[in-house]
Amino acid sequence: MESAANSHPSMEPSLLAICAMGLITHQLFRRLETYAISTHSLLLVIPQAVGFMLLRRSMPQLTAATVSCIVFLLSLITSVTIYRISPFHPLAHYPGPIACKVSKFWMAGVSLTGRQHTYIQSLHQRYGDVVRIGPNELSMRDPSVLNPTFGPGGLPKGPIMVGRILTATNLPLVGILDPELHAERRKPWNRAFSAPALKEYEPLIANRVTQLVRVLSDQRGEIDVGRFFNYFSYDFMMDMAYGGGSELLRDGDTNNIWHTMEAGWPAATALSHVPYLGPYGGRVPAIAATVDRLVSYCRKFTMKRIERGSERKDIFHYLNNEDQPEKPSPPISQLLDDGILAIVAGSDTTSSALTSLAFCLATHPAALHKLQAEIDRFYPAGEDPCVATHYRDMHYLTAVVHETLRLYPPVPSGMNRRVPHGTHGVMLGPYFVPGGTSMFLHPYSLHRDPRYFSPFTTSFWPERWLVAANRGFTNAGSVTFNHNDAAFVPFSHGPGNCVGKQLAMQEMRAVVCALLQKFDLRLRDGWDVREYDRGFKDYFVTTRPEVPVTLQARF
Ligand code: HEM
Repeated sequence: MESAANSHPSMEPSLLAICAMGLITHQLFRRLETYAISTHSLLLVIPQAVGFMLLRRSMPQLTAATVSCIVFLLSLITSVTIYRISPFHPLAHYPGPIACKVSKFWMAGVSLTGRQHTYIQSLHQRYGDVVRIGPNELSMRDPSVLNPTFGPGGLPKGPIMVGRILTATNLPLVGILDPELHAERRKPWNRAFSAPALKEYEPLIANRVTQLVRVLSDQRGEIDVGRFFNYFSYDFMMDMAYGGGSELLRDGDTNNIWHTMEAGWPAATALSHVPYLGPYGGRVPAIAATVDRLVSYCRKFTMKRIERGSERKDIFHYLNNEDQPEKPSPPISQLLDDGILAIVAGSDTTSSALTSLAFCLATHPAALHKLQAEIDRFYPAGEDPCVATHYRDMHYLTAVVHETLRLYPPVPSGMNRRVPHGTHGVMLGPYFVPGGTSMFLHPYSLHRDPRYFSPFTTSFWPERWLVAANRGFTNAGSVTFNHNDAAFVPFSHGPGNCVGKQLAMQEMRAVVCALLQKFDLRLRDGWDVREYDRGFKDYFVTTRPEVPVTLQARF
């Protein structure tokens, strides 16, 4: 009988096939920026050749090509897995669950549930301030890394937006990885959110806030107040980005545009964990459909806005260099990307914060009445609550907004940064982080850490902000008071932070003053308040559950 070894061709051609596969995989993963696997694929030739011979002997019915493929893939997966959990991996000394160390697909799966924020918080509670949440990714819960990571001269942005936006080219501002390009693209945004520009937006804010209060006055019985905040913030951002064009507050969401925006969140969030798949995800019709719809919707408004020119100063005025006529307009693709960014970054975040704020106040009547007393003092009935003159003196109002953002940050898991590939690594505070590592400073975990905010860490207690600023007294007795502003990062930090922070603050203050000047909030009797935390889901920005309230006119 012929032996299996004799009945098959010599191993050289297969060795060649394995080498070729190694090279192809090497190139493919380099393209996908998964450098560890890319190097790996070249190191496996010898064990693969041995595996090839063994499998070929034990399963002679398989063709050499099939055996080569099986052996190559199995050895690649096995060796990558072993390397990632081995003490030789550069992040080996950082703890974390094995599933996270092995593959980012684990976090992608977790993110689909919307519980990413509580999952990472639980990892920090179990493993400490630095946790390995991916093969080459860390989550941190230590404010000492804030400046070295996010501050001037810190790290460039990480790749999550490539996965989220389904493209590695034409990234909008928020996703630009190259710090110099980012700084250049940020210039018109900085002009759009300068103090004089913000002053000019006041009538636009007042217009929509007045409409919101009027629409709410027309409602009878119980309402889901978050839905009205969604409509308000979307209409307002359309005013800001394109000089108008949306009337959700007036007509409702007849075009399903809000739904379109949110429908894509889970897939986008999962892909943000495997960003190298984002550009391919963009070719899957079911995944790309929502992005395509949003893009074609916004393209229409971009073109109209360009034709119409500047009727009044809005964000587009600056993004299109209309304030610097000597400069050429940017390409339309850039205006389109930045316009979509303004709508998406500016509407859902603010609406999330306002909904959480309504929930917190409706469940804490004492805080609600204290805030109303302050509003009545600065804006008694008949005074226009949208004139921003007094906002900065309204310390309780600021405390309420901050406390809401602390407990319910609209971007609960924050944005990532990455130590550039090919560098040795950097010290972030006391931690050495090797080149190629992506990292998050996790707002949800920081905000709910008693070392930084206590007492009443997980409760709504706006007074903590007054105590911290020496504007209030704590009656917490012998309990230690902890407060660390560096651990409060709802808008992120540094040159890549939220450029719309001041606008968002102004918008929220105007809504709260106008709403509470006019109405009392009453939560539905017997509504289980735990519903809010259960339904507060982290898809980068959050989705929120219904908050059923009745508004009672105060006069
Ligand atoms: C409560 C409301 C808001 C919150 C909590 C929030 C939060 C954030 C966060 C966490 C980032 C990521 C920053 C980073 O990469 O480190 C961001 C970026 C950004 N936000 Fe906001 N945001 C809010 C409202 C707004 C508004 C009203 C606008 C107006 C258009 C806006 C525009 C942007 C833009 C353009 C970026 C990208 C900035 C850059 O990469 O340079 N945001 N925001």
